Amino acid sequence: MLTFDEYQQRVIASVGPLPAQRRPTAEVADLLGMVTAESVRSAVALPGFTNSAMDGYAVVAADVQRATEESPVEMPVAGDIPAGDTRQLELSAGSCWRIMTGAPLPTGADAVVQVELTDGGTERVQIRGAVDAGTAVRRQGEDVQPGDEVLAGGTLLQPRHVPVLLSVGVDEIAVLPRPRVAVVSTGDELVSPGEPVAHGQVVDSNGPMLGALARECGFEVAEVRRAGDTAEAVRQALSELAQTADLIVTSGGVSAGAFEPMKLAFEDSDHFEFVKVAMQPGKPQGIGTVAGTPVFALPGNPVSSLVSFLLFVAPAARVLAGRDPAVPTVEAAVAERWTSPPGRQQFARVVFDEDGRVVRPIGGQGSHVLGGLAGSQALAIVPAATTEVAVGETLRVIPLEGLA
Ligand SMILES: Nc1nc2c(c(=O)[nH]1)N[C@H]1C(S)=C(S)[C@@H](COP(=O)(O)OP(=O)(O)OC[C@H]3O[C@@H](n4cnc5c(N)ncnc54)[C@H](O)[C@@H]3O)O[C@H]1N2
Ligand code: MOO
Repeated sequence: MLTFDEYQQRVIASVGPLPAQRRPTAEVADLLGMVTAESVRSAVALPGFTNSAMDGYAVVAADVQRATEESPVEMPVAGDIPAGDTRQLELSAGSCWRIMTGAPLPTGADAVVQVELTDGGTERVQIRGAVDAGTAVRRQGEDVQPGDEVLAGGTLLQPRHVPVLLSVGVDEIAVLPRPRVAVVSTGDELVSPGEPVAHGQVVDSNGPMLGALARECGFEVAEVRRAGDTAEAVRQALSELAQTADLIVTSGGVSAGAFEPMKLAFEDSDHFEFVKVAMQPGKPQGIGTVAGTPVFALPGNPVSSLVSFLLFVAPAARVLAGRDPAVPTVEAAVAERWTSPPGRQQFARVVFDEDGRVVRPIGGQGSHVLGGLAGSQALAIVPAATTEVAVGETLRVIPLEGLA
């Protein structure tokens, strides 16, 4: 029996990052959640041209230096410069241009008087306050210079990176792609969702659940399918999926029964191992490769599948994506006593109290219990040596909401 930590380390060490891809920067909004493979340097200056920070009048500061409320300086207005004006304009001494926020400053102007300090005139304007050179002017390049690094390699792309990436004149960026995850359910008792369920049969809920988890965690779902309950059918399905997927997850068929298709298909393979991990749920686990593609064979009980995905598959897929494999946890105090199986690290389904820092168990902790799974908000981590979780104790918990 492996400890949970030993197996999780083994899983994480078994995979490496996917090859980087060059993607058009224009599509950056579709690349969120991916990691940059190299740094991004600006090809341009930002701002790209010197422009106004205010709606007002572009002036030479020296021309308005004596302007006050009581004794305004009056000058002719040469015209309007709206944002987006592409003309190359000049300012003649003793005059001004009416200018809008973001519009290019005319050559010769060195300040903008905001409209509130004027009478708002369009032919002639009265300036009622002095400004220093540089007032309300955004200088070309004051933010970013050509060649400046705007994003380090290894950055997880977030909405705040979008404006800089779209503005720095770079056509393509190198990112690690989202891993394509294929999901396979094994078991002759399964019927597809929506089909009639006869005595002895259950709906294949693991397949859609694992697909949903993959999506929620920021991966791409290559395919969700069922394979028959024979070793041959499972081998065939995995060989096909290995052509297109970066990672394959199966559920079911890994324990000690007489018809365990995953075990029958791969237990003699040099590229596979089936292990028992001292955890509950999730004891039987399989790990290996098919045609070089990593395969995670999860136990079939729905709760075991979910927990195994979060603790093993998601960290491995994050490694493929160049992301941090660590499973995020928070601390919580225990509000109600419960028991934990001896010698197995328990991942107990719990709910938070109102203040969000105290947890209590929800329902039975059996690996088949779906009602409690739906109502749970987190998995509380109970160390293998603990058999009784006491009120007031502090545990680490894995929140089940906001997994991405
Ligand atoms: N003699 C032993 N029996 C079992 C052991 C053991 O050590 N010795 N381990 C138990 C533990 S712990 C677990 S977990 C399960 C794992 O079983 P398998 O991975 O082989 O899964 P199956 O037998 O195929 O199914 C288990 C259970 O889950 C249901 N299931 C399976 N697939 C789906 C699906 N896609 N959607 C919904 N439900 C699914 C299946 O009907 C079974 O009820 O083994 C214990 N047994
Ligand atoms: O290892 Mo199983 O997941 O306890 O039911």
